[in-house]
Amino acid sequence: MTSVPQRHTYYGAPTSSYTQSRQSASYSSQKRKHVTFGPYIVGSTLGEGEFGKVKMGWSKTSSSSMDVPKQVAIKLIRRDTIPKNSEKEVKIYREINALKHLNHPNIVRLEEVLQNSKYIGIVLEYASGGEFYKYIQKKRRLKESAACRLFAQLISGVYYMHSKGLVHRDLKLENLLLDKNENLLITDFGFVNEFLPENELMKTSCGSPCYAAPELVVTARPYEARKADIWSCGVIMYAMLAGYLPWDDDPENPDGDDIGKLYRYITRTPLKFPDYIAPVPRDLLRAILVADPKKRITIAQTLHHQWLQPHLPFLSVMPEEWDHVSKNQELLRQPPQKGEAVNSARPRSNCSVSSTNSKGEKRNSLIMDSSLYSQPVPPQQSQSHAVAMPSSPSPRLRQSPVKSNNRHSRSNSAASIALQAVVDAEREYHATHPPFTSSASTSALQFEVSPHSTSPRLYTFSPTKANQNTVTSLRDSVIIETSPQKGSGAFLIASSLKESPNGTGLPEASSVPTTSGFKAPLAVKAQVPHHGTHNLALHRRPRPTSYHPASCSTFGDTSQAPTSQPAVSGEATTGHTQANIGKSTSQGIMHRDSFSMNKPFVDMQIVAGDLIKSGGDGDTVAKKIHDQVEDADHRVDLSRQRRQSQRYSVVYDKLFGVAQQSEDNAVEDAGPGGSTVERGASGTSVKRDKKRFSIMSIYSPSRSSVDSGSPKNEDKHKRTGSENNPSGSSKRTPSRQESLVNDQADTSRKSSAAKKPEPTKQASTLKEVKADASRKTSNPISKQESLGQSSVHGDGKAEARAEPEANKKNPTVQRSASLKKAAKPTQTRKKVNRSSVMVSSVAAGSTENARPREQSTAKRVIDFFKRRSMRL
Ligand SMILES: Nc1ncnc2c1ncn2[C@@H]1O[C@H](COP(=O)(O)OP(=O)(O)OP(=O)(O)O)[C@@H](O)[C@H]1O
Repeated sequence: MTSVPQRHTYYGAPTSSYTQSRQSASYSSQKRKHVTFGPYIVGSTLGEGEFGKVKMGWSKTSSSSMDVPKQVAIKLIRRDTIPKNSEKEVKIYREINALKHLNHPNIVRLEEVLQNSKYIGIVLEYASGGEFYKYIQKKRRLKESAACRLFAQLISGVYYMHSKGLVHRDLKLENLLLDKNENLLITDFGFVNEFLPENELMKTSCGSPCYAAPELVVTARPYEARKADIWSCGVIMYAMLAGYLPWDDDPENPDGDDIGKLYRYITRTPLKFPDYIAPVPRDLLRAILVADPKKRITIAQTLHHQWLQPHLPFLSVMPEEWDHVSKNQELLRQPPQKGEAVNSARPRSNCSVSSTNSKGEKRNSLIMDSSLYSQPVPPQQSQSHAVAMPSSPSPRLRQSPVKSNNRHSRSNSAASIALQAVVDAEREYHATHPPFTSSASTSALQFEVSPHSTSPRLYTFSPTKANQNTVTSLRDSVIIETSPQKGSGAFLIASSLKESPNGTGLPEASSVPTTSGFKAPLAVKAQVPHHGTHNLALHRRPRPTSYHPASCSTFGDTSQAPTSQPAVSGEATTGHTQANIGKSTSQGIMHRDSFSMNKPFVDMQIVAGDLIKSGGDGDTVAKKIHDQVEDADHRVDLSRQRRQSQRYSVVYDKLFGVAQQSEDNAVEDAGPGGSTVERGASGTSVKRDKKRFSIMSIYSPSRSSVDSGSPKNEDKHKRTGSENNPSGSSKRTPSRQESLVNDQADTSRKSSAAKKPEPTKQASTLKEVKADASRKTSNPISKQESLGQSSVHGDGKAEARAEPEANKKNPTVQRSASLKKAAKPTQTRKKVNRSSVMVSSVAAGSTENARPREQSTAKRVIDFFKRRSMRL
């Protein structure tokens, strides 16, 4: 008797049974199977795009029990929604092909591409900070320092992309995400394209109208794609600072949905700024948002604009260095070598994941690589991009012993990458120079910041002799500080390096050479007028703008390039240094591996996983993907099922016999070819056909005969092929369920053969039955019992018992013989009647709920036989 769980009372704690039930409930919920896709557990939906849903994912495996599983975003694309050679397909492959070649901290990282029979999964780095668009909406607008930092990241990513010969062509707020440290990530590379330095003009207008450069919309002429990307960056920068999009105040087009009007307005109306945007960023915006692409600032010039000076060292990291760093990051991600102890006691920086500095102050910092600090970072006013050296680097450095989760979750964070660039530069140096034998423990690097250098690199890492001894004694920590120093008017590239004890002359942190030659940045905060009362209601917020301009352009004159100049072109260059930064990019693209953007040339790992078919909202389990079940798994399943089926063997045997009979009728009706299996015994009733098909698909052994090439199945094929399909024309591959049931039937046959009763007794009984039957056939009254009579004939076992020796060894042959008899015209109708009963009871339900019905039907069959034999 089950105990009734006691209620939760006012005084008492939950009773034990209650607790137990709660526990078991939670246990069962824990045990609930995860939805998986390849090596990932699939979680909730992060967002939805043109191609489908983007789901959260966790890696199933982690290197140790302490490890937090890696989080990813999986863009799931249903394969059946991508027609071959369609625009959609091209877009997907472009995105994958481009991402494969991009390794930048501000470009979403492609982890891998997986596929199964239904989905392509683009596994991306997870941007936990969410959509940038929403971030701005929430804050209404960004503070200038934050906007500057994020814009520097955007420009750095775009610059890198351009250096690879790629243009994004759809840069907009909606295609920017944030990581958990509020670093920008450029995503959605569906419109990406490659350009060649000698012919970089493009014809296809892409992007979103509010962000698309005027030349894309108002002319049909080829455009310079990189300049179009810069325009979009300008719109984004404006939106960050203003909290709304530029040229969003046309009274005739308040919602901006008339693209023609919008662009007429853009090209004819000078750019306006709200009061709270300071002169320096205004200057940059005026330089970028120039309608004439020829007069528009280049990305290289943008990098050098005065507004971005605080982030110059970060912006100076060359594209090759990002690639180099990324390679090393891969190595760093590898687990430690066997025998290497994990340095769990490694000191962690207080400047790590959190966005507060050592004093606990909130800062607009970029990321820190937590595992790589050994000393607290000296408090600075504003750290934009700080990196640190490992305290005790070892030869293991490339295969870091630090567990990945101890590091910053974004392992290719800008900071760590910058760090890695430093480390790599040093390594290269060591590789090409003989080791220095000095025992000096000194700073590793001396930064030679050369703002006026003609080299595209603004600073170089040149290890001094003193630091060439051993890697392990090199450094305690190095911080590249790019913040403007109060009052100094100079940028400090600070280092917390200690002065060499042997007097190598390397300075202490505070005295590391500053970028004295740089223009002093403006004390932006001081200059920004406070406009707390600015009426934001006057402006609408940035709105999502995701439509293709080419398809909706209504601009009147499409033959002319815009010539209007909202910004004073003379002003456009004011304030930005004409340095060589980015020179290499503006002059030509970097060498890169050649790859096709359009070709579906993607290494997709084929994966299994019970990823849910997302019908409706996609968050509910609909059904598993059956066809990805491996053969081996299949067989394991079958044998398990077979064992389970033992107890139903008799029932199955009987059922099988009946079903087989039904099929046999159909085959005979269809003629010798036996291919028109859709026709029922009567050959007419569609309804009946359906039912019959249903039962046959569940029970028919002939269909399983074309199953896998296992010896057993081959054998089955030979046997059943001779029985039911002499022409052997059955081509339909059976479903797993069919095979499963066939196997069950096979097992039941074996077991029934084993349980075969004594033939002599049975044979005599049969003789009696036959005699009785013939008597009844001749008697009109016996019509009532015709069903029973034909049952006896239809029951292969009964027949088999009459021919014990011949058919003993092969129950199928025995069934076949009886079925041949059953197919005699005089008996057909009766058999049809009987099988109709069977079919209607079984096939009325779906295949899923067929099992309980099978049992009840079987029971009925048994009961029927029992009653019948009792009567006899
Ligand atoms: N790496 C990621 N991390 C977290 N969320 C993401 C990530 N990538 C995409 N998302 C979420 O999924 C949404 C849709 O993604 P995305 O825009 O890349 O899809 P899409 O199919 O390319 O759509 P579209 O081309 O229409 O913009 C995003 O708006 C974002 O909210």
